[in-house]
Amino acid sequence: MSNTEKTFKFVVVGGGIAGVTCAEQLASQFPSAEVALLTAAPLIKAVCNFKQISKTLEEFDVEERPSSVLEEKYPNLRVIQSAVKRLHAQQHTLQTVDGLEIHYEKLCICSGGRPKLLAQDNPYVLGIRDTDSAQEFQKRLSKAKRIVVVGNGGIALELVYEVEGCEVIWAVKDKAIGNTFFDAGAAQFLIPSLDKDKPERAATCKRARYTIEGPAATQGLAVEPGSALGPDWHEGISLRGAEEVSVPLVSVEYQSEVKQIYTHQDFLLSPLASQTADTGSWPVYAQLTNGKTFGCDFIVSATGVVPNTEPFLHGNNFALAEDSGLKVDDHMMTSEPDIYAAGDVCTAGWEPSHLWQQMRLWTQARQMGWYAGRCMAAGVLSETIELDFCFELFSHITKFFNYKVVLLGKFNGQGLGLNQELLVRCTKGHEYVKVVLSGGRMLGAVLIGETDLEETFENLILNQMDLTSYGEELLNPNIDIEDYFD
Ligand SMILES: Cc1cc2nc3c(=O)[nH]c(=O)nc-3n(C[C@H](O)[C@H](O)[C@H](O)COP(=O)(O)OP(=O)(O)OC[C@H]3O[C@@H](n4cnc5c(N)ncnc54)[C@H](O)[C@@H]3O)c2cc1C
Ligand SMILES: NC(=O)C1=CN([C@@H]2O[C@H](COP(=O)(O)OP(=O)(O)OC[C@H]3O[C@@H](n4cnc5c(N)ncnc54)[C@H](OP(=O)(O)O)[C@@H]3O)[C@@H](O)[C@H]2O)C=CC1
Repeated sequence: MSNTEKTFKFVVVGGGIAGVTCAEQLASQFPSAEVALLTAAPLIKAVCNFKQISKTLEEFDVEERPSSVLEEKYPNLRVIQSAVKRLHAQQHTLQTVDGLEIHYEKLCICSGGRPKLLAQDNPYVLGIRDTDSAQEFQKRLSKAKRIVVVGNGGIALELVYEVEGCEVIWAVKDKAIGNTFFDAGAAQFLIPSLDKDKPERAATCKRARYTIEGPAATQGLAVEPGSALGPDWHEGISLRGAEEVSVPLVSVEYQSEVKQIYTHQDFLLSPLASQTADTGSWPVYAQLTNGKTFGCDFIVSATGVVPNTEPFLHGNNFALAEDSGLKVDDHMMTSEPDIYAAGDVCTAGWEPSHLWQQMRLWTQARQMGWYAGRCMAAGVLSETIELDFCFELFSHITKFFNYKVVLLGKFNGQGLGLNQELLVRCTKGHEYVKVVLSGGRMLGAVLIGETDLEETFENLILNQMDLTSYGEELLNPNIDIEDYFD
């Protein structure tokens, strides 16, 4: 075998949370087998300070680390920093941009996702995904007086709250903010936070970060994405614009999408220039579907992610889901032999539990990577393995507008149609609690603030107890619900 050819029992593609977790799982379960982790980015992402908060809720920090840290921990794990150029599934080989040919027995693809941008090659439209794109955003923001943020999910929610010293026009296509995470009631609870002064934030980043020499582009990685940012990505970096004001200046444009984007010159030549009241002089203009047009320094497209399957998987016969993710079965297997997938790149193709849905989140990337590793091991050992318990109940813990947010099960009544009853308890500025019931059983919950209800509600959802007789007492703040159901 030549120098450029290598063989490994297990190969994992992707140095994000899914790939690193999968590779660690395999390397520890098979200490004498050669495991390779192939990644386009110079740094890998690793889970640390893992805490199992309840049966399904988990919390952890994520560190960017040099690959040597992984290799020191697992002597049988090789991290190869080279982007995969081509996969030949039938031959069980991968080719990298550096001319390496890698043979595998079992492969797991964890190549993540990339921002689904409003306009692909427009220099005034930015997406945020990895360290490079976050730094570019920060640099551009520092000179900006007004930005337009488009999208109504996780990134938009974080940005409009965190950005200071810059006017933000937030275009959301729905009637309320945060449609991917909560309903209009929760949105109403959160929206006053946009006008408040924020609590002092930590001056430094609490997680260790490593830097590389020069931007990725200079290392021949211009087209390959780094790993996705995650919780607290904005801590320790200044998200401040060019204005002196410290009060946030956020205007929400509801039920509006971007109809067209104009450069300064195109805008001046268009009829819009004479129709728009305060045109100013901006490098770019966003015309919204609600009839308004805003000039700004740049536009942030926080409009979701697309699974990263292009172009290296071309020429194979992967079954793709509607969202173009690699379709995986309940053993995280794709439709190609001996190839598994995990994290943002894949789409769950199994019949899910009625309390779980896929969302492209950090926790699910870790859980899928870990479970994929176990499935690959079971495949090699000809053992049977059952779908892991973490896929029984959707659970997510995060922070929006400085409030703790816990989402459980069908938290937005997903798929329940009219067959649902909602109970809500809300104390302005303090907490918002919503439970979703169907046929007297709890199917989901949104908990905002320090409610301390997550464990009890998780149990009630998991055990599907008939709660009809409790009625609205379920949310009575004077009843200690934990004792009630002990
Ligand atoms: C700004 C931001 C904030 C977020 N905040 C949260 C949050 O608060 N909570 C939460 O749960 N989730 C959050 N997420 C989502 C979460 O970060 C992702 O769901 C998760 O990190 C996905 O992990 P992954 O391993 O599947 O993919 P990624 O982290 O995208 O990793 C993919 C890896 O594959 C590599 N790769 C790609 N193509 C190739 C190739 N051809 N060859 C070799 N390697 C390749 C990349 O270099 C990278 O290392 C956030 C995402 C963003 C962008
Ligand atoms: N704290 C957390 O848990 C965080 C999680 N994340 C995760 O990171 C990933 C990327 O975040 P993000 O980009 O915010 O993605 P999300 O999927 O969270 O949100 C995308 C938003 O953009 C909307 N949208 C899609 N296309 C358009 C369009 N053409 N015009 C206007 N709006 C549009 C979507 O609406 P619709 O849903 O109706 O299509 C949705 O509201 C996600 O997987 C997210 O879950 C990110 C930040 C924080």
